Amino acid sequence: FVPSSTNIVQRQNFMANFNGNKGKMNSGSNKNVTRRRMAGGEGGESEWVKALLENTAPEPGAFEQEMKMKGLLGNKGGENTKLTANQELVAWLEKEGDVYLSEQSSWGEAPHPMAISTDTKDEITNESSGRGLLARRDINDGDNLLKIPIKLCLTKESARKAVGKDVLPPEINEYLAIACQLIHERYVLGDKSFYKPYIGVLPETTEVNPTFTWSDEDLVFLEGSPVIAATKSMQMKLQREYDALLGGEDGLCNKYPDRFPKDKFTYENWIWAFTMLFSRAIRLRSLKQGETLAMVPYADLINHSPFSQAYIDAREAGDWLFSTGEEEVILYADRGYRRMEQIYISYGQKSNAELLLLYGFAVERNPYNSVDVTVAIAPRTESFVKELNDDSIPVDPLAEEKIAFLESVGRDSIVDFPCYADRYPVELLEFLRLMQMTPEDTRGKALKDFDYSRTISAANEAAVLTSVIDAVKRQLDKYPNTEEEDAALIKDKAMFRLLSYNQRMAIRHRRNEKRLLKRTIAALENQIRKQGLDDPDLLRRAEGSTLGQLLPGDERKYGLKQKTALEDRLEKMGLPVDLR
Ligand SMILES: C[S@@+](CC[C@H](N)C(=O)[O-])C[C@H]1O[C@@H](n2cnc3c(N)ncnc32)[C@H](O)[C@@H]1O
Repeated sequence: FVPSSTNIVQRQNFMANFNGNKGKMNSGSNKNVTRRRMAGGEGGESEWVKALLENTAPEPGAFEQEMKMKGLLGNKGGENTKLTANQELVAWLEKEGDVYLSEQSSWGEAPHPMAISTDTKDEITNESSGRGLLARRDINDGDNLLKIPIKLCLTKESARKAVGKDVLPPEINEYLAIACQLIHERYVLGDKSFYKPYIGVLPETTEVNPTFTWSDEDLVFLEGSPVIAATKSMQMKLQREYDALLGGEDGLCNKYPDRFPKDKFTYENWIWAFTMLFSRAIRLRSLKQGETLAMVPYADLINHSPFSQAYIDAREAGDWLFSTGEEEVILYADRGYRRMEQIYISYGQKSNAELLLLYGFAVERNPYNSVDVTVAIAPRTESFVKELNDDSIPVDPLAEEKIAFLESVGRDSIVDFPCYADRYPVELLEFLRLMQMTPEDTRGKALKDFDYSRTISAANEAAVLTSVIDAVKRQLDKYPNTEEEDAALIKDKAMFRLLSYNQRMAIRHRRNEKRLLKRTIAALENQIRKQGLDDPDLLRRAEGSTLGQLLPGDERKYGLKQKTALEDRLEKMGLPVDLR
């Protein structure tokens, strides 16, 4: 789930323009706003008819009937309980939060534009994506889709109130606090919980299936993928957090057995709570008191599309005249939607590895997909080469200077970088240009005096690109089977369906990773050709050079990897402790 406040700012600009800036409608930064206003119509006759149709609900229940016929309400057993749960959630939001969710218009209220589907499907893979929200009628770009008051959300504040401010101190990590509240509401209070209608629509762990909940037998299907290392460290981290806060000797279960009964605050329930948090919690960035992590009922029924421009954030409720001072979570449509279409938001620019690890699904066409690749280059100092005991490996006369330079800029000689289908990070190139420097390149100048964001020399660039190719090939070699073998498995639909959901996800995922890596190799080879770096002399230097290769001993010396790029990104989410 994601965050940013541009959408809200656009909306505010829109109001400012509408109210007092009419002469400047086309000015620069407000192009978007102008487009919206045009789409909203100028009140002509056809606009009236459209508005009337939009605001006049068809027979109550007609939409649900149509969804049912299309199978969007689910036709398997057990769906009735899901439908009842949906209705209970809607009734609760209306009663406790004054949220207007009616399909009919009322004074000052347009009919609510969305409906809950209990059984949405991924259009490409046909896998279930659980509940989702559909457009009840045609929706215009910029329409307000929902407003949920903060008081109905689970936050650190609500958690401290519910479980006890004495046991959850003000500085407690938000994830840990909300996890405690989720367990408290679902397993301790149960039917008596104020949040019961919300808890009632939350899925089970096995309906979400993030990789940190997978068995080792299922994880084997991901062999070779960097997602395994991230999964393992997440598993360790969750266990450590559980022991430290709840289950260990000094944990809350021992200290406060009445409030933290051991049979409710189990590790299994902890994993469920974190499955909910990782897959549904939103970071609200525009609250008065700053950022807050929140579980937002109803808004968290919206599925992810990497192409959606919509995201959720908060603002003060009401308008300038009737501001109540309370805050609410809001969402505007990022584009027009046709009736019955599923509404999506973006959970952020996430790779499939991140999505699988935290949300239990991956997207077949994901422009943000990347695979973490490791480039390790041990500077070949005299002592290091001696240790390798291999006469064919030369000492690098610049090795000591490279080490000193890396240290001075706070870098390691091992880099884990996300490799995208069409790009790789500038830092990687800069790092490799430095590591591939030879006395021929420096001609006596100090290493720190070069600008590594630019090509150093044709030979250096050839060596750099060749070492990226080497690193990507090494990553490809880690998978036990080829992309073609995976493609054949997926193509045999009958056999593929016999595998479990996790296994199908794993095979699709590793196949997509391999495809991406192969494309990268092809693109790099193409780049080498296009830049004229395929000159045999240059390539001889690149290929003859052992500088860019992970040599025997490097794995041993540098084998204990630092944080992977994925772990790095996870940390930025504000997770409680170091991953290792
Ligand atoms: C915020 S919830 C969205 C509502 C959810 N479908 C439900 O039933 O409650 C996030 C979860 O929805 C599912 N999901 C969201 N977007 C998806 C997509 N594009 N494909 C498959 N599953 C998706 C995943 O299980 C994910 O962990």
